[in-house]
Amino acid sequence: MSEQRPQATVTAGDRFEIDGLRAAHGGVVVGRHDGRAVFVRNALPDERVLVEVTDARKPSFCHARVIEILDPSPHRIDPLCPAAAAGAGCCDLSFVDDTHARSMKSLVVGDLLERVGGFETGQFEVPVRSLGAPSGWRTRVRMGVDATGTPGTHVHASDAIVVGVDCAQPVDGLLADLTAHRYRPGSELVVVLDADGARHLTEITASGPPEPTDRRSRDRQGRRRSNRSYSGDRGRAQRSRAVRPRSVETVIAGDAMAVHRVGDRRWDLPVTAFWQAHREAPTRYGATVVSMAQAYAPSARVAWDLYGGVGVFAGQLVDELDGLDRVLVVEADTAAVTAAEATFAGDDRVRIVRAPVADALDTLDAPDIVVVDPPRSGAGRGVVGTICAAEPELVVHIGCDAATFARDLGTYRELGYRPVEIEGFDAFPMTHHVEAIAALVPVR
Ligand SMILES: C[S@@+](CC[C@H](N)C(=O)[O-])C[C@H]1O[C@@H](n2cnc3c(N)ncnc32)[C@H](O)[C@@H]1O
Repeated sequence: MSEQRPQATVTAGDRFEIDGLRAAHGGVVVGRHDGRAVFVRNALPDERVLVEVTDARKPSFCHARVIEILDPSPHRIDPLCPAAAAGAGCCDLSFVDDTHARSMKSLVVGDLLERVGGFETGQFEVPVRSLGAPSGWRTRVRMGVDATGTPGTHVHASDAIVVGVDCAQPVDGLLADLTAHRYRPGSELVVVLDADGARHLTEITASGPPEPTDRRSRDRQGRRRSNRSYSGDRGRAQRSRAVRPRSVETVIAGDAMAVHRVGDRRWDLPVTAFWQAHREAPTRYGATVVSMAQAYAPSARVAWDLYGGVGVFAGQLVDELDGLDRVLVVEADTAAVTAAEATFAGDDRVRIVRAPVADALDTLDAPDIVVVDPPRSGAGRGVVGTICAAEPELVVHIGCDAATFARDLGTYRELGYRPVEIEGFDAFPMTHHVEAIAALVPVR
């Protein structure tokens, strides 16, 4: 696409045909019209579509929606997700066959490594590997509740909620009979199927309602109110809803605590606390972290597990890496730290540090390996700089947002670390989201 200056004024409501599209970050395709970039949802790169402009406030680009698919892609399928087909924002790629969706994600990660990370064109092919079937993979779901008390799925970038049709992501049975109950309008539900097959349902309200006689109202430590952070949760909408200053968590079904397992290890964690959404993710990511450690730092004695949650990677590293004396897990969330301390009690190879990562690094023993798994906002220049200054043999950087992952990798590159391996995982099938894991070593 040529980078022409915009020629004509475009206003919301204008319609035009467009093709020559390419996959871009955030579940959109981008093309050009009259020298202006046009971002379109629900279209594919090899399609010709009629679009209508929805937002033309910026002079150099606009957003548009599909009115008609004029030349459909052979990769377009009937949407796998009924909620997305009804307008929900959950599964923004459920109309694409999953093999092609993975190719698109792979291209987007490669493109961001060039555009944002500053790497050379085509320097990295990032394979995006399947973790299983495109539907029925999510063991943990967060839903909205509409004004009538009915649970459903949020419309993209909106408070509107689609009810009466289920999203296709959850594992079988997770959402069964959910609508038999009426919830507080405007509340959010967190539903978890735990490792022992128990289902837990917690309702989160923004302020303290009177306690109903048939419900237990408490937070994860049994206190009545909570003021928790959802910084580790996936998704902008989740995070924006999570900034509410106070909330009350009410257990509707099951328990306030869920059991999670990886291998022989068990964690008891509040239902509302962070755990990877895809049922295969903790095991597969952990195996990748371990294999990168074995390949690039086999003699490591000390590892850091930053943004470590409950220490899933720490556990796999001490189990699998011969000669590793200790792993220092740094995590800010109290619930995760409490669960990690209980799980690793008596195991002096794993030490849990409750602190923001930026505050903790100067206090830790020098690392041979640093595992970094930040929330969507990424680690940022300050944290990456401190990691590089500690001169580990290996950094394993994990990202659930392709743009901040590319930005952070670009910072490592500037500071003397180069990626030697990058793996992608299709940990959020039917959506544009992708998990990427990079092994980085010092440039000698
Ligand atoms: C993507 S999750 C990864 C958790 C863990 N590695 C796992 O796979 O289960 C990010 C974690 O970072 C934590 N976190 C977010 N910001 C943090 C910060 N500034 N310092 C320490 N931990 C933070 C969150 O509580 C969350 O547990």
